[in-house]
Amino acid sequence: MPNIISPSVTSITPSRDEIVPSRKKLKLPPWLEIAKPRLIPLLLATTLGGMALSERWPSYSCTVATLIGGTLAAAAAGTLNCIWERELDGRMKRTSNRALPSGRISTTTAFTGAILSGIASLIILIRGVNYLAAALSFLGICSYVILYTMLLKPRTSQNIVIGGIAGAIPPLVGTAAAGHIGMGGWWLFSLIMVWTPAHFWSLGLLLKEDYQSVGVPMLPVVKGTRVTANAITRYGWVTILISGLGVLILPQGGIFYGLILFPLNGRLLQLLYSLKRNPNNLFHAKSLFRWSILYLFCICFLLILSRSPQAASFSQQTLTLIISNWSS
Ligand SMILES: CC(C)=CCC/C(C)=C/CC/C(C)=C/COP(=O)(O)OP(=O)(O)O
Repeated sequence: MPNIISPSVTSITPSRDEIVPSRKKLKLPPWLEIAKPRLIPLLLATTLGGMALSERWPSYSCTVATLIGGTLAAAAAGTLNCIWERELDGRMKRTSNRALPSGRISTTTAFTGAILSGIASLIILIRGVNYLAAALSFLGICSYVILYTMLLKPRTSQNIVIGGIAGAIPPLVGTAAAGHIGMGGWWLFSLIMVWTPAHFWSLGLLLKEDYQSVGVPMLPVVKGTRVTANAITRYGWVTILISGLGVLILPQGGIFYGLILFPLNGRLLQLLYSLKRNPNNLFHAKSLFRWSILYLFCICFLLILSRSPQAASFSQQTLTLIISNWSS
């Protein structure tokens, strides 16, 4: 088994199980596996992050309907992606054991499941939330399946830059659930748009040989590891800058958010520069990939915490202190 823990190892392609070891332990049933359930918690966290940015948190029933509808929409999108890529997945080391290429589920069953969960998500979002949230969710499915999977992924090394729209839509669904999208929703959308290439290309560095073997033009395959590490650093910087704007965007608790954001961005910066200095080091790519996931979860959690009366009063008191020190 290749050792990707050692910083000295530079060019062996690890399997997905070695990148995300928890995958080894849990064998999912095929109908669930093709829905890509491991993507869903982060999509739901960003949906809740979007809600936290609205003026008023939606009602309990609306929140639950948004999360259920969002889960079903993401499952439909993930399944359609697996169906479209079943032949490609069968040729890649990391994905050859997926349910469709290994024959554990038929394409017809998978397609029926995708259509049913897509329709169920639309009904739940229309009835339990609103038309805007349903339309955005449908747009999310289309942008993942048609824009990213069918059009961009096989054609351009910038596939994830534009295709990242799919992953950035859930916070818009979250704010839409509260009535309208607003500045907060667009801010979190932009943050995820710039976070996605840095996150995804660090995974791309780990899977370079696998993508290369089937001709998928991911950035590390087309431009090499150094150009990719530099691009990751640039997108990482923009992520840090945009994340900082949250201090001004949050309806309350902005200073509290800004303070906790410091160590999150500090660690991100440290990992970005470790990779930039040594772009062939899989250990650094893996650390950045993992941190980027935790980073986005933490930001969404922080957005929710910042709505609390405690965070609001902390921010208010700190602001008063800063202003009084400044003016004296
Ligand atoms: C609102 C809504 C339903 C939004 C859709 C959200 C969604 C499923 C986003 C996926 C983001 C993404 C680009 C994943 C990589 O797919 P990949 O095909 O490159 O991954 P793989 O190589 O592991 O198959």
